[in-house]
Amino acid sequence: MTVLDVSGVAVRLAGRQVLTDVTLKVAAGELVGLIGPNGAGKTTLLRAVLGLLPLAAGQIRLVGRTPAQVRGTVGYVPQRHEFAWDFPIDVEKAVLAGLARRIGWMRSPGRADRIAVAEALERVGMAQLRRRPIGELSGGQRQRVLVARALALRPELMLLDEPFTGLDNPTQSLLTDLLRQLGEEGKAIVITTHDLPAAAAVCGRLCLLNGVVVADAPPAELTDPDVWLRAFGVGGSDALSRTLGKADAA
Ligand SMILES: Nc1ncnc2c1ncn2[C@@H]1O[C@H](COP(=O)(O)OP(=O)(O)OP(=O)(O)O)[C@@H](O)[C@H]1O
Repeated sequence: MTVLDVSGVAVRLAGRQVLTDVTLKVAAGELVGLIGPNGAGKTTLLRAVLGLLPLAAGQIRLVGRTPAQVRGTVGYVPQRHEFAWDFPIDVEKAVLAGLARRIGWMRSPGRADRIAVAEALERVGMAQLRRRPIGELSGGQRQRVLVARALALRPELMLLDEPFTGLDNPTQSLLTDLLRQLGEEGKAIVITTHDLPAAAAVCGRLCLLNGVVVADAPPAELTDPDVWLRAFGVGGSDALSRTLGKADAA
């Protein structure tokens, strides 16, 4: 089943064309890595899927519905620096706040909401730290909190913006294992990252983006140097080939 269907999408920001004719389909259980250089439009594409940006052309559907119709139900993990870590709340409240749109701003969370939060914190290994003020968390712990916020929604689609940046190995392993499990549970997942080894390890498909979709294929099939040249302005090196699991590739 196709969960995310991006078709012929163009986005203009401040009069500049940032995305042109972008088509991307993500099925339930698929993990797709959105890869591209700085300024390629990766975050812009995620924001368009969230319904935060108007489309200049094309359409986006999430299981047949528009982004506006599913607002607040997509599990979005923003880049860590985008979150207000100086807000005086603890970990549990920060995750609960992620459910605010679903609960309703003026209503109290119910038992099901609290269970969803507890389960999400358990899955990211943060249950013990649930009373810790978010301002006192390390970078890796913050990343776990952001993932828990998305998980607590129990979404069909998760969008993670640069989740691997600045993580130590244990936290990165926890996150990659969790993403694989979520894929096995049938979630559709899109990750933007500059960490090519992590993306190749966890993603079944890589979508190379540079304003347009340059390529969209399983990591091991992306061995054509010309594709990388068009996406990044650099050739496919031996190191790149090894990363993608083709050490013997030309
Ligand atoms: N609000 C905005 N107004 C005008 N231009 C914008 C806006 N947001 C982003 N852009 C521009 O759109 C382009 C794509 O930005 P975007 O953040 O989507 O890239 P990215 O691929 O996520 O980059 P990075 O890897 O550096 O995070 C950039 O040239 C950026 O300057």
